[in-house]
Amino acid sequence: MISAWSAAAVRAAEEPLLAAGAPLMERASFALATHVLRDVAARRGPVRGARVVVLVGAGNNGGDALHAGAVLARRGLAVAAVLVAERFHAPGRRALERAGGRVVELFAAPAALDAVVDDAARADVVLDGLVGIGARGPLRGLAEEVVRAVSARVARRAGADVAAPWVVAVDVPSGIGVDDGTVPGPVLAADRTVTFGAAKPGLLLPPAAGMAGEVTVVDIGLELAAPPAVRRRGPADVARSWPVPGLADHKYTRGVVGVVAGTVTYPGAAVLTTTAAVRTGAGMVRYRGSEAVGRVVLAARPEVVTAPGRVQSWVVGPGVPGGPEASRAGEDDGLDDGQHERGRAGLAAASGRLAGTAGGPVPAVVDAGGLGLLDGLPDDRVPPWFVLTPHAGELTALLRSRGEDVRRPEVEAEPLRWARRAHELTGATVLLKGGVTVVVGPGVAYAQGDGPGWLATAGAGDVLAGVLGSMLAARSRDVVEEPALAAEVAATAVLVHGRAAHRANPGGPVAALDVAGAVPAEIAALLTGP
Ligand SMILES: NC(=O)C1=CN([C@@H]2O[C@H](COP(=O)(O)OP(=O)(O)OC[C@H]3O[C@@H](n4cnc5c(N)ncnc54)[C@H](OP(=O)(O)O)[C@@H]3O)[C@@H](O)[C@H]2O)[C@H](O)CC1
Ligand SMILES: [K+]
Repeated sequence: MISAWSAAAVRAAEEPLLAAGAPLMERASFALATHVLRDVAARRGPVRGARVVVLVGAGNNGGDALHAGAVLARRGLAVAAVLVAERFHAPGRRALERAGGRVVELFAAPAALDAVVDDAARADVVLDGLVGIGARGPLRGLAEEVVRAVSARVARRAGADVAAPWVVAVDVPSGIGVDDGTVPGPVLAADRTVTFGAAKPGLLLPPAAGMAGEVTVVDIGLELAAPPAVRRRGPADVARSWPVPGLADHKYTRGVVGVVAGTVTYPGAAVLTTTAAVRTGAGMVRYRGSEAVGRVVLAARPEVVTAPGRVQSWVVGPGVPGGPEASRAGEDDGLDDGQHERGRAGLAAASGRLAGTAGGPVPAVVDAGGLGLLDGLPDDRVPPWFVLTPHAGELTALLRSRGEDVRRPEVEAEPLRWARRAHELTGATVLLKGGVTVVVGPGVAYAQGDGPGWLATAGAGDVLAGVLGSMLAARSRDVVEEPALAAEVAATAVLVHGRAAHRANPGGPVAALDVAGAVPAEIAALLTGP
């Protein structure tokens, strides 16, 4: 698990240590230099003579970068530091110069910008120490100009297949929203971010997470008491919480997943969702839909049963019309095949409100057309064991239907904010799908970036719904009893789904059914370790 804390929480943790004279900057800069040396050695071989351009801002982030530059210069790398502000970390500058590094006072001679950009583009490494957790708003002044110009030049070189520098961000890529993951202005995309004390939310959250490259957390001795603002589940977390069946288990203790998915027009969603639920290890999968679609499902997965009966989690909505987005895109023929009624019944049972159902409430995954059914429930709010799984367009429609005047680009610019808003408005756990998926539950948020870009393909969401439904059924009672658990399980489902996509075809395109097919081996690998 990677846990991320806000800039304010990190500062609060630094304070007592700094007051006690702990050499935090020394620790941070030394670790930073060590990672740079390792990367240079791996990419280039000899580190001596490698060229490093250090972009230095006004604060301590620039100080970290200058001190790291000094360590690198002492190891024989050719280091040039570019000061963009009249104010700079003076001890850091002295250390760099003493170690043989060169300093360019860009603030005093802005005309040198072109030369600086040339140098940076041809360097082996660019260290971005313009701003860290002290950043306010988009980059401005010379910092902005340098980042804009260097980014453009690096992109041109990469496009022309000319070696581009390895970009290492100091603490955070300068210019990202450190706490909210926004990208309010130009940012130099990093290959690696070396972050100090703890990860910051913006390194995990979309869209800024896409600028951070590989995130390396350096321990500088901080103790963070408050719960993290954002978490990311990792492969090592899966085995700890996965309900591996014992010899005394049977299909009902393993969990039965009730699936309301697909119609005659979209039977594929029914196949994908049930297949994924079966392959994630459900005790049983109960398909609820028309006879015709049921036959298609059975032809693909003979393990599925179509008779009504006990269910420990519901999956409602994949391939069912009435999803707020589908109707607008004209993909919705309005023929629901009776799925709306079945879906409503499933959701009512899941909320514990269906008269005559035994066994009490159970978790539910509410996807696509299922989202449109929420408004038909007797209450405006649903419990946190309901996991809504919209993409950005569907989340926008859901928010708008609840009175928020928001557009899709705004949701895409601030996914955490809007997923959280949807959680507040509905009470549900909200899983906002994307290249990095955000999950918000009561008091918790996760950001999972596990899958390849190839996973953006039709049916992938149906597979995720099936994986998640199966996982929720396996821990049905716990999920109903612990309000924050649905979010943890959902984040883990995203991880399994994303990694299964890599496994299905490493480095190449994947089809949704292949992802479902790779799930069993991925789970086995996660449970048995590397
Ligand atoms: N405290 C320690 O010993 C440690 C700190 N670490 C590193 O320090 C940074 C945080 O340092 P801090 O000095 O508080 O802030 P920054 O360096 O991030 O930036 C503040 C300066 O940057 C200017 N600024 C702010 N926003 C922008 C912007 N959008 N565009 C351009 N410039 C900006 C601001 O200038 P003003 O003109 O507004 O005054 C500030 O001067 C932390 O990230 C670590 O890297 C280490 O962790 C070790 C311990
Ligand atoms: K930085």
